Amino acid sequence: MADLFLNYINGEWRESGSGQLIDSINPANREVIGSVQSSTIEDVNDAIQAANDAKKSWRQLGQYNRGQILYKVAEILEKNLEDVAQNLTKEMGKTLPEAIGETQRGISILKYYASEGTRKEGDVIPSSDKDALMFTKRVPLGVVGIITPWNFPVAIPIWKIAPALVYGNTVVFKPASEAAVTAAKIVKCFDEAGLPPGVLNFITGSGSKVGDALINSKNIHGITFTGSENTGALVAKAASANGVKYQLEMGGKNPVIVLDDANLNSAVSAVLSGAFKSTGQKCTASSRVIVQSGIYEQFKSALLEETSKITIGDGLLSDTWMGPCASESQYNTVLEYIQIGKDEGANVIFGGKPVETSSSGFYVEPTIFENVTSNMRIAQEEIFGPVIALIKVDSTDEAVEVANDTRYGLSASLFTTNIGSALTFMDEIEAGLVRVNAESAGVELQAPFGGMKSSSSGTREQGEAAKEFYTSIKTVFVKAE
Ligand SMILES: NC(=O)C1=CN([C@@H]2O[C@H](COP(=O)(O)OP(=O)(O)OC[C@H]3O[C@@H](n4cnc5c(N)ncnc54)[C@H](OP(=O)(O)O)[C@@H]3O)[C@@H](O)[C@H]2O)C=CC1
Ligand SMILES: O=C(O)CCC(=O)C(=O)O
Repeated sequence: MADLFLNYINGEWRESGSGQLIDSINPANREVIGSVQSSTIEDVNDAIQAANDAKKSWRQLGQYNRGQILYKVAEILEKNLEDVAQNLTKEMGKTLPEAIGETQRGISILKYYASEGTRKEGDVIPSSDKDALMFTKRVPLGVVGIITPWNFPVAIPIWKIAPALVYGNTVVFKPASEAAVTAAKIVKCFDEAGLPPGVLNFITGSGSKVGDALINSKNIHGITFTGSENTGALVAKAASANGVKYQLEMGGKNPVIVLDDANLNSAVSAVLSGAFKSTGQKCTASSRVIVQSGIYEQFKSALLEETSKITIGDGLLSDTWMGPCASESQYNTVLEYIQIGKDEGANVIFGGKPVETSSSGFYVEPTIFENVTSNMRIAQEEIFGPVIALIKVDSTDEAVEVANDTRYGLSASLFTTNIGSALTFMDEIEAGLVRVNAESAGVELQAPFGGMKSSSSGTREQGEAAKEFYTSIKTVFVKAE
């Protein structure tokens, strides 16, 4: 029988009142890898209540002591690295080396925010009154709701939970149902580290019920979300209505520009990795490859050759380079977009079909379209799969114009050996992550992460930027009588 995972409320592992479970499926073979609670609105309210009850003593514990607990969580996750990473691959499909890398990143994020415990909580500012002391003090928001997607089931929950906690908030965490077992294993590490009851609460269940109850609660003080634009809009609406601070990270349609003077090998390997690693299921994945006409044919044939070497299969097998789509619904979405691209008149020059295999996994071939124009849906909508749209342009200016011709603005790359072109790109591109001679995916935990336009609420996560979301500022003025 598959392992059973419970909610974690007020420091206790609890069954949901619903008595119902949700199975988590391995996308490589459709086997059930574990079951989680299908929670009720009462469960959500219990979790929010527990977080509210715990928030005063957690704040009063102090930033230094909160940081020390995060160091313990990092140690425990390090001990469980192999199990968490294996589970991640089984639950979401990315290859084991990618899952190990993501888990290691989770450990580094925990250590980064643990060390925030020893950093400043405010600034002293000179007052116009020489006898007064004026300073700012950062204080927690209170209870933060955290809703995460399935594509980075270790890193994203940790990059939201760790800063929330170190800056003194308590948390109600609702993971994506498709990655809820991995999420439960992460929460266990926090539990084992001795987090006081109610500081971190974990509830599983559908977005439309559990997620909806969380975002519409009047008893939370912040909500952070990563996922689709549609759900992001619901989060923004509910949070605005209730006066709750919110943060959204959503989709991307990330361009890679390859200019005539680019280093061809670097550009090809970056596109391969940016577009097809994690089966294209990253919000920072490269999905539009905009190539200048002078290098187009050479680039195309090198890309086709490298793509033909990709091995597809179960992410646990050592010779697999690309795993399955994370779920049946994601698999269907990718195949639908491939059909849309064909109907729009783009040409499939590689892949374009489900992979014939003996397993019942959700495998799609890496797919490359050419003759794509910027107005096509495959050049405008986030596919979240291993699909590249090749677009030919004549000049740097045209390349940047096409790159910006989208409502998204998360990440963008340029390949060139001309510093002038690089400088123009840095100025003109509308993206939160601007990458020169590097793939579009690749986020560093100590730097701000987030997008422009419809990719985000304009807020930033990670690095020092996290502090801006998870705290409020008190400006204190003190004068002796
Ligand atoms: N920016 C990114 O990193 C991501 C982008 N996406 C994009 O979104 C598309 C759809 O993916 P999908 O997983 O359906 O994304 P969703 O936005 O539906 O899911 C993200 C999270 O939101 C929850 N959720 C869903 N509906 C609600 C709701 N009404 N109220 C509150 N929370 C809710 C989900 O729960 P549950 O899992 O239970 O439904 C999950 O935890 C992808 O194809 C991709 O284009 C998806 C994931 C990550
Ligand atoms: O590229 C990364 O490392 C992170 C991407 C991400 O945040 C996402 O896909 O949701």
